Amino acid sequence: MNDLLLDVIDVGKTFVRGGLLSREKIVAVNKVSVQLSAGRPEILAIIGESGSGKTTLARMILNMETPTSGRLLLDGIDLAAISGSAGRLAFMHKVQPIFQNPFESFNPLKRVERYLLMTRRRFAGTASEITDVAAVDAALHKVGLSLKEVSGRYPHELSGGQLQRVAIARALLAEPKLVVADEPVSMIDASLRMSIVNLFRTLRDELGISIIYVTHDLATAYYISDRIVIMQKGSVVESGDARAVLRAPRHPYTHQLREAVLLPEVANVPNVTASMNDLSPGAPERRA
Ligand SMILES: Nc1ncnc2c1ncn2[C@@H]1O[C@H](COP(=O)(O)OP(=O)(O)OP(=O)(O)O)[C@@H](O)[C@H]1O
Repeated sequence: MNDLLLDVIDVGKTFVRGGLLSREKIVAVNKVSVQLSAGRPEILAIIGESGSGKTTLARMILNMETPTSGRLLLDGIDLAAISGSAGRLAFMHKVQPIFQNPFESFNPLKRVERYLLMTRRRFAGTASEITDVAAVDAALHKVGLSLKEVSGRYPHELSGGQLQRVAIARALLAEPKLVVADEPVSMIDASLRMSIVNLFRTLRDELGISIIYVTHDLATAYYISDRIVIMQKGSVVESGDARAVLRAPRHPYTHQLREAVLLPEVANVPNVTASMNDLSPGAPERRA
């Protein structure tokens, strides 16, 4: 039994752009280390401005990008050692992604319930139509939807918020230990954002799933996260308990981000402004 669900050790990623005469090296991620405990599900936010390396780090955790240096271990297994379709499937059982644009995550020509049924069968094998349908319906209920509501509909026939919920339901069908959500609410109508981020808390508390929440939105990160990692120019400049870091930021960049939360674009997100303004120890509580 491993004590760590995820162990990101001194990971770096350098991209090379351009041709022979105009070769440019871009250090997207520079010696980043992050750990998630196996026994204690939590929401870890990775925060930083555009280009700070958040997505590249998330993609390495999802094994979609190979690091240039360092190692990533999931449940003690080195991601670099994963090979073959069985190995990849076993990995995807444990880690599931949620992307920014739910409309890009689904085949527009496939009805949503077909997609979910295929996902269920991929991870659980085919049981019976009744069992598979019940599993899909159960996953949809966990995200506040039902099979009846989405049945017969194509992705474009659902709202962005609904489809992002379906994307989360699809991730749940794998029964993952970790969900990596990269800007999951930035393309969702502002009025629906909190209901989606609140869902992450439910997944943590009721299903024991850890969440890596990648965002440039400090307000929602503050609201739902247990820990935060602040990235700037590929490096981690500050990390720790979300409330402790935001109550007393040590790095000037964290100060700067914190000030930015008071901008009007954040002020109209329900509950978030209140939670940001109320930095008293009781608000908002981590667990129900
Ligand atoms: N495939 C790639 N090839 C070349 N450069 C890349 C590639 N992917 C990312 N980069 C560069 O790496 C740096 C970090 O990008 P990354 O997308 O990880 O940042 P980010 O913090 O997620 O930004 P955003 O919030 O805008 O998504 C940027 O300078 C980006 O241009």
